[in-house]
Amino acid sequence: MASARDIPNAQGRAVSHSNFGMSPTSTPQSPTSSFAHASLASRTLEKQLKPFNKPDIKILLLENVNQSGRDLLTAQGYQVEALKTSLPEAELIEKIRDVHVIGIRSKTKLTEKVLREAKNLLVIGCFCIGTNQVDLSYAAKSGIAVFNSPFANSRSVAELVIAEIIVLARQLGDRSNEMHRGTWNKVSNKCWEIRGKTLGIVGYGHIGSQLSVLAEMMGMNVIYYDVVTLMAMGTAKQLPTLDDLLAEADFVTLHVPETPETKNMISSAQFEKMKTGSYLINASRGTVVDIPALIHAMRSGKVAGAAIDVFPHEPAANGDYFNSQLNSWGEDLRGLSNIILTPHIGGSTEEAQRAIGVEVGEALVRYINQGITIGSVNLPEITMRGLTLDEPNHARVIYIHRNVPGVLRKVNEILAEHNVDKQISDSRGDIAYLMADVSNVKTEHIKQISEELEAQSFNILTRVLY
Ligand SMILES: NC(=O)c1ccc[n+]([C@@H]2O[C@H](COP(=O)([O-])OP(=O)(O)OC[C@H]3O[C@@H](n4cnc5c(N)ncnc54)[C@H](O)[C@@H]3O)[C@@H](O)[C@H]2O)c1
Ligand SMILES: O=C(O)[C@H](O)COP(=O)(O)O
Repeated sequence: MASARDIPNAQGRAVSHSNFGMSPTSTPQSPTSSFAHASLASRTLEKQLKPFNKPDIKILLLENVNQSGRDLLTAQGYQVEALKTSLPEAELIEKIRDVHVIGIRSKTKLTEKVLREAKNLLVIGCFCIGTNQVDLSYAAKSGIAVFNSPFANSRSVAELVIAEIIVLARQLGDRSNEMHRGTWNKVSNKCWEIRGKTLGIVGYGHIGSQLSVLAEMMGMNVIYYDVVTLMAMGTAKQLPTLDDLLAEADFVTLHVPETPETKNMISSAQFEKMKTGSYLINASRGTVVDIPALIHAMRSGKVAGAAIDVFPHEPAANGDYFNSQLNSWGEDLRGLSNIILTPHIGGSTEEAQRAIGVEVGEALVRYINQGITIGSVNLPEITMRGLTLDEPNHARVIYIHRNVPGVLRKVNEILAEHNVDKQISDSRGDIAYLMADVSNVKTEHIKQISEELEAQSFNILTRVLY
């Protein structure tokens, strides 16, 4: 018998969350059977709809989410716990069981294994661009919305890359280290201006295209490769293949997401195709570059310098030991000449973090308080003009369900006794999201509506705000 989870909604009443058909003692089910869980859910006999109380909403923020985001959520009256680091998996599982909202950055891995334990979770806020650290599909099938900040730190990354291009071209890291060690080493050999050099941008999205503009302003020629045909900024030129770009670029910079296709996108074969004496910059994801192959390419002189901001394995907290991936000869990136290693700081500026805190914080508030999914990366994007919950006998029904025939007919049958003021519905793949504002409903009706919706085989998550 599945026990219901009572989740307070933003307007003062109750939200019930199906537990995917799992009793507290049932064993986890396979990833492919998520819909089977949903169809077994909705037994909510223990559910109690209760007046909403914002302080009942529990939020866990990890990885030092900016104060702007923390303030915004605290001001709503939610319970906010903010930690500076990510958590080891076991601790994360322990903590996530209890919360309605989790805020993370790029390090916290919200896998199916972790999300399966998140019985009360309504929504995940990624206070960053990347969402590869979250199992988006499992989250959607579990009725958990995910939000991110798609471009608030793009400029910061683009500026970092511009700085790195010059630092690499002039070997500034090495000169500075030498001076710190007391060595005066004035050289011009293999130190270059960047004017007239070719920058090859792999992934011409928010970051890549901004970088394109900045690089041209400094006199560079820009070429780019992307899986999508994209409008060129300025006089940049899109090339048909990655190999074409590698053969032409003096600097190769990576701005693709982490996907199965981009894993080890730059490996031995790609280094072979690069110009001798060219440079590599990676501020995308650590998995995009094959680190042992990079070490080899740098030792052989094929690559004259590299700037690496992201790594396949990154420490959890400041002060933790950093050990870049060893190659088969027991070497690592540390200690190579003309290599800049930075601790994933591409988006780490005051401006970017403040903006991200506000953007994701506001998206979370809209979702918790009103069910609005605009900006969600895994659910259909739905909005509906303001709730009228201050008026008596009004409710907003939010129904996340499997995208199968017959749902609307059934939902409207359930709502038929009441006045549906507004209704909207949309789908994204297997998942659909329906929102309806209903008037002429009393508390006992709401309980009944909620239970009937949850009892449907296509139910994933039912929330009724009243
Ligand atoms: N170092 C940092 O701190 C930092 C900060 C922000 C973002 N990032 C990383 O940078 C990535 C890019 O950010 P963005 O905002 O520019 O993303 P974006 O989605 O705007 O652009 C990514 C581009 O890559 C292209 N692409 C996807 N797969 C590709 C492939 N296999 N080959 C070629 N092109 C491909 C897409 O078509 C898109 O144009 C993010 O996904 C994130 O992982 C890192
Ligand atoms: O995805 C991102 O926005 C970047 O990788 C930055 O991640 P961070 O917020 O963990 O620094």
